[in-house]
Amino acid sequence: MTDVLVIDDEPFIRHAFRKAFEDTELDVRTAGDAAEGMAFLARERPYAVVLDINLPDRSGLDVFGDIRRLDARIPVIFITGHGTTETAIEAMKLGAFDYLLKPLDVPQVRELVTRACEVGRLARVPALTPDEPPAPGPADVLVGRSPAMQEVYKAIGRVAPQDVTALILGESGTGKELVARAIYQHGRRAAGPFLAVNCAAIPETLLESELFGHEKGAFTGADRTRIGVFEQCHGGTLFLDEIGDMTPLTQAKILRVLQDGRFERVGGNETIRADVRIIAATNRDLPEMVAAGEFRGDLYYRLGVFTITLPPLRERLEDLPGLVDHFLSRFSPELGKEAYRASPEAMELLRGHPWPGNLRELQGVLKQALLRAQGPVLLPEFLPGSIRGGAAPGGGDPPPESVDWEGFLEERLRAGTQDLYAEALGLIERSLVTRVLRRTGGNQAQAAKILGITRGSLRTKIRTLGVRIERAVWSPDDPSGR
Ligand SMILES: Nc1ncnc2c1ncn2[C@@H]1O[C@H](COP(=O)(O)OP(=O)(O)OP(=O)(O)O)[C@@H](O)[C@H]1O
Repeated sequence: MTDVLVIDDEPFIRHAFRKAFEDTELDVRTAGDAAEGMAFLARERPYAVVLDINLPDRSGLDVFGDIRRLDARIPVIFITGHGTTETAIEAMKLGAFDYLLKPLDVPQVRELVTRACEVGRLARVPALTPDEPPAPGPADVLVGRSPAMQEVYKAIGRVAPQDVTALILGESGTGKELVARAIYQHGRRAAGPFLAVNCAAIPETLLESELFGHEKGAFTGADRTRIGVFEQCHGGTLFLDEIGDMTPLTQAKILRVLQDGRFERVGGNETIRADVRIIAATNRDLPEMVAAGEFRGDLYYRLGVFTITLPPLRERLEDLPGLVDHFLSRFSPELGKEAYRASPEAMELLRGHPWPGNLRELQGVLKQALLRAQGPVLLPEFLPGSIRGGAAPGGGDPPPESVDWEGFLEERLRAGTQDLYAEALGLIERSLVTRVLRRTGGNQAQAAKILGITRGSLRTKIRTLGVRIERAVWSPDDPSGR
């Protein structure tokens, strides 16, 4: 009896699987394409299948459909090369057991496959009680491959097709709205409307009317009947952001809609039915608010049937390079800049920042940096002062008269540097090149001669060290010496 079938066109991957289990009890067989894999499955039913999402002859997702039809009890683990969140979410929505990202991590492979085999095996053993007879925009991609984000994708894939309420928790700027949209797009109501209301951004007095609408004359200024988002969104998905900021009255009305899909417009008697899926989000501590009597417990439990918690950026720093690349390539054309990438030094500084504003703060920082940037590389000096700290190497401000070595050392150690020698040399170089250029009034040929380097080399240094040569006008007695 085969325990696991691996369907992948890369011989190297097939070999890696066989090797990973050669000293175990598990019997691993392999197939190089969909046809071979399906032929095998027609003969034998392994406990689990590992399936490459990109097969040469057919899409892995289609093959998954066939396996499901053949025997829905077989857990299927996808292998995805590029780790796109789309395929991962799609696979989980379709009911995949899990997915593995290339390059494969052998201990993870062993753990996951063993677990899938166990689940597949148990599914074959009938569980009987004694009295029974015998028997898952292009611009708005969710970026991040960290384990914490993979859990988020899986959760999206699980909750999306179920048409239940979802609650998304996470600090400000962690991507709650983006996740809400992903749930919507992968849900049964994807063809229906999606509306988002930020409960904290609308004055308390207007929120109820925004959500439920009002009748003409309901309050001063209500000169005509207006439908609210619940009515607008009939058959669709409503994202209620910052639900922790709703008044008790609005909370009660939301609870009623959740319970029986009914509400009245403000100032109206007619009961209106709305078939709306609610996805709620907050950055506040709802259990604490419930305990303090500020948020209805019954509403909290109703909303929190399925909760997704988004990690703050500082807890998934391994995603930072991917996020920086993603945002730079998104913002560069918007800001009329060429394609940018961050230098290792700039990335180091970004890593050292605590990111209280999470991804939204990162976006702001990168936009500011791009506005200052020159050349194709984002250097530390283009980053705002809040990121560079006091003594970041190559800071864009004029170099201090004497380098604050203690401060520099402290900051770099705090940032966990492993490249201090190069960073210190960079600091010296920048200070020296700037001063010599000042002496020559910006004349690069003269400066190169004094420094004993070629003009090309000086130009490279000017660019990489972020030295700016501005044609300033000053008088000889100007104390700044510029
Ligand atoms: N994983 C991600 N990959 C790429 N971009 C992301 C990701 N998460 C969030 N973003 C982007 O970061 C910005 C902030 O995200 P979003 O508005 O979803 O956060 P939020 O948690 O809803 O914030 P708030 O609590 O302040 O309303 C958006 O521009 C969003 O597109």
